[in-house]
Amino acid sequence: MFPSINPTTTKSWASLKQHAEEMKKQHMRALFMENRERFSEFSLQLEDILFDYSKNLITEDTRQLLLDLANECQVAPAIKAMFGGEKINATENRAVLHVALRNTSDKPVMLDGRDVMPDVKAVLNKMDHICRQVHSGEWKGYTGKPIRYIVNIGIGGSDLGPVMVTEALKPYWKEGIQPHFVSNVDGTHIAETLKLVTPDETLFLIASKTFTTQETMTNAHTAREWFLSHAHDEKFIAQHFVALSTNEKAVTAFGIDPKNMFEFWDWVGGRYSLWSAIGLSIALTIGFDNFAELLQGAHIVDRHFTETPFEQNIPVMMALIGLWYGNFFDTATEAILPYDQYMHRFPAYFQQGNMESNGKSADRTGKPVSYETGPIVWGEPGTNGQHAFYQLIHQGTKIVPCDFIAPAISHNPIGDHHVKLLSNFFAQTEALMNGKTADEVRAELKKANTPEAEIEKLVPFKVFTGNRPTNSFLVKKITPHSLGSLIALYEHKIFVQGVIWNIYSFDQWGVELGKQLASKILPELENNEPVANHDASTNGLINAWKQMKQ
Ligand SMILES: O=P(O)(O)OC[C@H]1O[C@@H](O)[C@@H](O)[C@@H](O)[C@@H]1O
Repeated sequence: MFPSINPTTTKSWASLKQHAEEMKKQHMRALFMENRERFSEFSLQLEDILFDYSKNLITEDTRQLLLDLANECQVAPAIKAMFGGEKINATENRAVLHVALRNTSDKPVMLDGRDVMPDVKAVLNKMDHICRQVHSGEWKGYTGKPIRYIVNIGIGGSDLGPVMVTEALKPYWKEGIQPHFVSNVDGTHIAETLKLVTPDETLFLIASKTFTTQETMTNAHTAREWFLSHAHDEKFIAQHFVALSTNEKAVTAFGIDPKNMFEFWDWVGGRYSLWSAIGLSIALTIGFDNFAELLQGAHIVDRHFTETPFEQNIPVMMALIGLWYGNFFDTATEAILPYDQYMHRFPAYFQQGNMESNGKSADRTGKPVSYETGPIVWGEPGTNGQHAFYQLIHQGTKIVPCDFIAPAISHNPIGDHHVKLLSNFFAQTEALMNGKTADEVRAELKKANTPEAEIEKLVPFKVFTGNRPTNSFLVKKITPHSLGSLIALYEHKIFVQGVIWNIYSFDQWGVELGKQLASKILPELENNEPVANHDASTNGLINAWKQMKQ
């Protein structure tokens, strides 16, 4: 196991702190003017993905110090430990091997002295097989019709990845297949979905690593009852329900034949599981061959991540840039802004990826950390975000480091839509970096014939300080392959940051307390007796609800 190191005790941390004070006096505008080579010096390319991180408040010295920090914090041995199947998820005593799920090389991946690849390949073959059966119409519903609707029932990691990827890859949808996703325990979600499908043409995928999650089990039982109210015979369940899980016992108890179970393993974290059997809704929607391309794109990044020196390693640089602001400039959030409508769930996906992985305050020795850890991650697709929250990003008091992502080629080349979209993509990062000085505002107002007396009044409101950091990802086209790569880049960014922050990125104890309390409160809601055993607010709310619902 790689050692536990408090990052603030390293030499580079102290130097970075000092260096940050110097950098706070700098402006990126000047850095660009001083160094004509800045773009080529601070950008990296991997296949069809160009990563430009030159519009950050960094110099070569900053980069060097950040790389020193990665080295002092033992990032290289940590990468080895993850890929080597060590139990780096120590609080759950589990390995972290989602990279094995997309290991398209012929190299083994060892866990406890055993190669996991034969098991991985067996499940992939089974997924391939059901995809071919469904797409050819050989898999039939109980009235003999082929499957037209896929309903994935899952939540968190068993939902967000499949939703994000199927949406991002809509141009690759198989003709005649319509996917739906049900996650929320709010009855509205399943009710509205069931209105859109027919029982004899629907395949329900019950996606749950544990197969005990309240929301998923409740929705799964409702779907089962709805199905039986039409099919009238339990023997038809086998044609309409499959399970994606690690828990064979619970799957069997639910009434799903284990032969209809697509297995994965405890070494796959929920939020890293779209590459596993949890990806079956993706494979059924875009076809298995495209799913395999998604895996391949991710595998390319895994190789890049493990084989490239840190200064040219995209996920490592992404991690260090993020950490630079979070730890040395006190920024609390990061925005992910895809200029691609199909990628509209990408920010939500990495909101979970980041916040569930690195939203931790105990270090790996169990002590409270004395420094900031994972950022708040949020975002919306451009250009919608521009007309909503970019005001704050441009002129607010908070610095929000942003990732801009855009495809060079659109799947929908209609008229001049794409050049208009891209003109915004390029303009925003330029504006955020350069800003607009008071003199520029004055000159502009003068040109617009604004009366002299008005000009000085308006100047303070129209000034943009600029110097606001962005990364740009320009991707040739959003394909299964390039999307797989993009996702893996962000995954490894999270990993590197977790290592430097010396936290456990692969557990999620923080989601447990609410679940525990909800199961205690649930029976209290099943009668009309007032409650008195909680704090005054919780008692008051529950009792008010009991009155209101009458
Ligand atoms: O896949 P299952 O076991 O239903 O879990 C679904 C989700 O539950 C949440 O509480 C989180 O822990 C997520 O990471 C997880 O993906």
